[in-house]
Amino acid sequence: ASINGEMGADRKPVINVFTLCRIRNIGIMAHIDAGKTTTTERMLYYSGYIRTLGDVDDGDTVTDFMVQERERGITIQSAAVTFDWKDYRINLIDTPGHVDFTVEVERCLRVLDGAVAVFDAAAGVEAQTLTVWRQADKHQIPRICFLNKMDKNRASFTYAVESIKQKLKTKPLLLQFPIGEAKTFRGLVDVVTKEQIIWKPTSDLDDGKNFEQKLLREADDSNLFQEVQDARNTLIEQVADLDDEFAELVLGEYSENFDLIPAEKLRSAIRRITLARKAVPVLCGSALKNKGVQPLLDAITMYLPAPNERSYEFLQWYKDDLCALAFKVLHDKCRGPLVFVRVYSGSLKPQSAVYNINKSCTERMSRLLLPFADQQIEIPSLMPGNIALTVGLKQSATGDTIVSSKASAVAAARRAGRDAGGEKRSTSDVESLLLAGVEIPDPVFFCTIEPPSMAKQQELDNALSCLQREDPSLKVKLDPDTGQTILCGMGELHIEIIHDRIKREYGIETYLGPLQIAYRETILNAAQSTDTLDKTVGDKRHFVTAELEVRPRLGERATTKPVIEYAASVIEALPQELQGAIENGITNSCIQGPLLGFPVQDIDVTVQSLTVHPDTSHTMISACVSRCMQKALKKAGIQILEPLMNIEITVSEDHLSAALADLAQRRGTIQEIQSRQDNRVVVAAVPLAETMGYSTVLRTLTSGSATFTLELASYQALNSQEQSALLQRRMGLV
Ligand SMILES: Nc1nc2c(ncn2[C@@H]2O[C@H](COP(=O)(O)OP(=O)(O)OP(=O)(O)O)[C@@H](O)[C@H]2O)c(=O)[nH]1
Repeated sequence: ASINGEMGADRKPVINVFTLCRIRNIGIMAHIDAGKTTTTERMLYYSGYIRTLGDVDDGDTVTDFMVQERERGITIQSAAVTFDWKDYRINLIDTPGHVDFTVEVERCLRVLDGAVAVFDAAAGVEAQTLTVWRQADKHQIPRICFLNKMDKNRASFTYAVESIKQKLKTKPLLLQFPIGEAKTFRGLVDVVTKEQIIWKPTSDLDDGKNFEQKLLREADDSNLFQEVQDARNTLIEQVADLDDEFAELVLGEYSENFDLIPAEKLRSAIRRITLARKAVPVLCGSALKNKGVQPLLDAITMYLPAPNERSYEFLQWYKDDLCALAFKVLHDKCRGPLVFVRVYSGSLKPQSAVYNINKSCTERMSRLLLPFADQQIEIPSLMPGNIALTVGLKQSATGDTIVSSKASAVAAARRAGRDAGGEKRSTSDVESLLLAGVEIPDPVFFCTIEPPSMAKQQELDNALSCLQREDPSLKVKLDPDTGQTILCGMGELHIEIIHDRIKREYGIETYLGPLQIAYRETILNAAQSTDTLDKTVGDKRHFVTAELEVRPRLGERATTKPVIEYAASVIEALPQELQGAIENGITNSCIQGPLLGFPVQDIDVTVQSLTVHPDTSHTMISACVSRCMQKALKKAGIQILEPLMNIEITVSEDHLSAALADLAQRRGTIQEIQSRQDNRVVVAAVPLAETMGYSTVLRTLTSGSATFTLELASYQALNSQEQSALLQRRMGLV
């Protein structure tokens, strides 16, 4: 896929330096097919960065870089694009729409300051939006909603707003309402200014650039006038309820006549409420029919935050030093890897060295480029709050944190460690405080991958390492017994896409083994163990004795990171530098559980005693602790856990019973069946093992009318029959 090209004729990119308050780093979140790509295209068109309107249905849009995305018609990989709108710089970070890629969504959310949620006005809130919405809640991202597809047959503003209230459990602030619906949709009413906006094609070219915006008067349309009057009063009451400063105005100066409240005052209050995430502004339109996108752009600049209005906890450790996040890697045939970065503090300059904390390496960056629609423009520096593409970074992967030097990372770590207030923090805790990226959950599926011939192995390894840099949720391992390469991913589609990309982008036809489930292991009881390592290498005697206790941890979120504690007698005598070696040993033994080699989750470990001879190397300490852990885990009794998925199936009434019967056979438990217009929505939990090939089965059962989304919910224990059947299968006995 080429990302070079000519700039739209009407506008040359200007490398203006924008003050922080005029920058908006925005993402668009949406369910598949809600119109994210179309809306993005229209934004680029109206701001002059592309000359013609691309059409997703013809597969010629700018943001869907990859050939394969075009073929599938879904946006899998995210890309960022920069454009200016009325003296504001907007960096649009495209978030992926498919559930298999929620990690990627989370990573993108990390670089956003605000988001636009795009909905299909006929469908309301769909499963994926709900998932992304919750992730945005977690990252405290202010949002506005855009009800797209108002031109569609069954589009309903009221239904969509109700669905936002019910499903997202949020307060919608209706800043607009549509004039006409479905076929008759022709414009909007701006509730804040009481203006009507009507799109009028002036020539054959109905590109939506021409619209008439005028104050509504009673004489023009008394019904519409009354409607906006009521809507504005409701809005004012809502805003006054949520914002004290505005409430004072309403109760004081303007208590007699709400009509006199200046639009600016109302807007400022809406902005404060949006930033505080007390409510969400709602707008509407039809991207495809070129209506409503310009007011949406205005709303982005008016209501979503600038970078300096957001707080990022890791920033306090860096002061004014550089802290940046690599949030996307693309491989360009000529220029090598292009890494998208966002700068949080300090500045980034071309021709300079930077330090990657995740990879513990220093790298040299050659150039810095701004990613305007289809052209990149070289820039001399990148200031906080901005995003850009870097050329020359060879090690950095998506999700890595970049700082100016190792010394700066050490200084930040010292500040973070010191601030713990005397309490001893583990080295990994301090490290994670410094990172701007997000943790990536372990993959749920894996399979072997083989090149067509041994001669191609090297090429395949290379392709896989490039793909891993772009997508850290893809993991590649070597099977220690067979020497085969193992591909681990987040879902069936994820693995399928990687397979496809290796063929298309790297020209290697590979063979995948059967897809297998990544189970987890945990312990049933508490257990203790001791171990001693006594080895003389050369003239040095390495001597360690360790005593550990492992216990099952209950009631918390599943994590493969053991919680490590030290007995008081150990912590008093323990030199700080040995702590890393001990924790390495413990963590390593949890990567491969004793029963089937799956990661061990939810355990607490206490280091009860430790004796170390002064000459002992850190490697020997780790090795001894690790061996001791394995013994303790075996003693504690192992339970296998399987991934349990949340599934949401949208199906028509006449196919509901077929879908439910099938789900019951898959060990599914139904939680709720909701109605959504003519459809029923089945909310259920189902073990991952039962979802293989589900999309094909569901399609057949429902004549292609049903859709579903899957999301990892938790890990649940296999019963003893299932566990022994699995053990036998894995040992090749059946
Ligand atoms: N009627 C109508 N159709 C629209 C509108 N906006 C987009 N579409 C259509 O909806 C389909 C999906 O649009 P996209 O823009 O690709 O949606 P998306 O959210 O980017 O989809 P993914 O990339 O799959 O996540 C396409 O067929 C569009 O033509 C709209 O305002 N009205």
